[in-house]
Amino acid sequence: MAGPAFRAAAVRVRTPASSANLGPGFDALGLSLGLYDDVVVRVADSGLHVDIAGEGAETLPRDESHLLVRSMRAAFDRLGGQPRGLEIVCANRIPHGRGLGSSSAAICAGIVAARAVTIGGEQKLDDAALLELATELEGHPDNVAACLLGGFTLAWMDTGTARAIRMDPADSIVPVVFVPGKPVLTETARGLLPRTVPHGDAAANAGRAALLVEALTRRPELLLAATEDRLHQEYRAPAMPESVALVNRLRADGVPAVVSGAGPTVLALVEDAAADKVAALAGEGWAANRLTLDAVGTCVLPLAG
Ligand SMILES: Nc1ncnc2c1ncn2[C@@H]1O[C@H](COP(=O)(O)OP(=O)(O)O)[C@@H](O)[C@H]1O
Ligand SMILES: N[C@@H](CCOP(=O)(O)O)C(=O)O
Repeated sequence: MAGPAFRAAAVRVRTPASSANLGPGFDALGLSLGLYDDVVVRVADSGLHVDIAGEGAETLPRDESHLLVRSMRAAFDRLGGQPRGLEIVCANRIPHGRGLGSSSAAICAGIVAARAVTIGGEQKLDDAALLELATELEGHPDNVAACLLGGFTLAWMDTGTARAIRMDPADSIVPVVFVPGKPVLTETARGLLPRTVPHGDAAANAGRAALLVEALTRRPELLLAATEDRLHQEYRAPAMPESVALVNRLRADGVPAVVSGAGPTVLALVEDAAADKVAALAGEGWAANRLTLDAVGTCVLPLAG
């Protein structure tokens, strides 16, 4: 059978950072953030050319092992076949290994770009199939759900298949991130989690995670109570003691703060009027950044210029 036909024109894909867990919603809740990687992909006659600017320019591979390339290949397999060649230009802004979903962004950008350069791609790989593939590649659904859908997402596994719903976070919420200089890989931070947890801790998290849906969408005044976690943050402290200490310090001051994803970034969810003051609280060793909420998720945009 003949493989798919591809568009000759380049496509540009924008993909957001994301913060997963948000305290109690381990592997389930995600928030899409207004910090973006951009990728331009063109199907070529032969070869693979990868150009990288920004984050990872010094360290990432430029061959088939590049995460975005691997994700594109997996998507092309599902779309019916590989193009003869690919030219990829990456402008990376999401820091790597900091708990801001850079790997999910690379995966989502790759699969959305592969679909966009394939004629009839949307019929062959619909949005549900994109989420399923992205989850398979990432290993957990929370970041990829937020990254694909934008907004505030709740993801779950239904007999092995990833599902997600998207909600609008209250627009008064300002995400402030405190990014430390050194990375901790998600794999390392997942390795610190126990196989079982006390029933009381699981019950406490279930209540807080449910409350967080209400707090993030409608009643931000409940965010401090709603972001309390007992399932992952303290277990991860040996790999990121400063992050857990900063979370505890901010929370003791009444600021709803959590470890972002698998860390070591700390995320605070605050009101506009308090954002600059909160951003100044961390001190040396942290790059504090006031971000916006992203409502769109990974999307195909017109080529710049
Ligand atoms: N834009 C990118 N292009 C290629 N690979 C990437 C990109 N972003 C992240 N990665 C890969 O993912 C790794 C980080 O993933 P992970 O440990 O899950 O941290 P994060 O919290 O940033 O997602 C990087 O070391 C790199 O191998
Ligand atoms: N639920 C995952 C989230 C990982 O997010 P990342 O941004 O650190 O990749 C986990 O807590 O392991």
